[in-house]
Amino acid sequence: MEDKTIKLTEYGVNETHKLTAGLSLARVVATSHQQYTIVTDQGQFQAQVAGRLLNFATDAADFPTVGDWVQVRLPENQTDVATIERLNDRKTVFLRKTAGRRSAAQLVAANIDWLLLCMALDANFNVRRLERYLAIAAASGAQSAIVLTKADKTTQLAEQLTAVVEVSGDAKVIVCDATRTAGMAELTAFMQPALTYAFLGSSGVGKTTLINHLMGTSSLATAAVRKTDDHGRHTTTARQLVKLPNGSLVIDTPGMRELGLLDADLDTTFADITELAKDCRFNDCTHRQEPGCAVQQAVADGQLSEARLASYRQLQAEQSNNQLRGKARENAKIDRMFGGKKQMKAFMKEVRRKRK
Ligand SMILES: Nc1nc2c(ncn2[C@@H]2O[C@H](COP(=O)(O)OP(=O)(O)OP(=O)(O)O)[C@@H](O)[C@H]2O)c(=O)[nH]1
Ligand SMILES: [Zn+2]
Repeated sequence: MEDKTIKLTEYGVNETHKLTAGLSLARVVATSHQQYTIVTDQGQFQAQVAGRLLNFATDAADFPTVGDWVQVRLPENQTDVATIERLNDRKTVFLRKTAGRRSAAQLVAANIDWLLLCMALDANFNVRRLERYLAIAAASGAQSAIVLTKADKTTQLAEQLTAVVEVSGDAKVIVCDATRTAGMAELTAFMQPALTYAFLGSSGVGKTTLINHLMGTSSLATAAVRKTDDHGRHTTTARQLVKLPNGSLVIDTPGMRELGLLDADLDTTFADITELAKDCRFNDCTHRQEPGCAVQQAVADGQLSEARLASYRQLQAEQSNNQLRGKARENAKIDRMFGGKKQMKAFMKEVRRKRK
């Protein structure tokens, strides 16, 4: 396999991607029911995943998603379907738990540089939800910034900003008001060409409105966003990556009604609690009734809010629940592919022996 730098620069920063001879590099810009739209140096194509890849796919994460870099076999005619032969390594991946009680993973997008965590400054404002978003974002590998929307709807901006800064660590906080042109300046200035951004946030916080503003005069493309962004009863699974006039790439994620927690980085997001816990008498302190609990002491001293601790516990419980189920899933996958752990080990040993 030769490494080659490909100039798909408009669809991502100029990186080195793996490319096998005979195949072309492409970026997945839309998916819908295992149909893909890809962009290559030869233009845009519809694509399908090669059967060979499908045979090995057992998990949602084994399939391409929006933002993925893939290696494709291009057809002679652009109207024919291309074949996705390989899925390149992901720099970042954003998963969410599928709705409901099962802890199955749904792949939202890959290779996102920035997650823009959106929260409205109206009745939607909820610092506990922001903690959840920050914890999930921290585990994705992408950087995150906080976008506070509907600034025109609040009279308590200063207090809200104080509350946000208390939980946001060093994440950048951007305030937007889509009712005024000037209200978009901060976000516009923040977004850079060839970097990939994904807006996350509950339904109605104004994500589509922000994207429409950023699209500016490109009303055609905006219309395309709206069409797949089905606000009606039929929830569509279509996602797409759109290019803004300034060259930034934006992943639109419709249907994010609830952000289920699958993987979270609580140590980073709750660094204050992690730090306090070092002084607990017991290493495995649950910070409930244990004697010598430094976290409870901080709550008693008014140093840490009870609500933040409750939020931390809630996310921790969700995460350990999912990790247990994740292990069971991993074992099931090993069973399917090798017939069991023992067989897998024997197989790996054989592979290593052959390589020598
Ligand atoms: N007052 C005010 N209203 C806004 C602002 N931004 C968006 N809205 C309104 O809020 C409503 C929801 O906005 P959308 O952009 O559709 O929200 P969304 O986050 O894309 O929602 P989903 O697509 O369901 O996830 C619309 O009626 C917008 O006009 C703002 O800055 N100020
Ligand atoms: Zn403790």
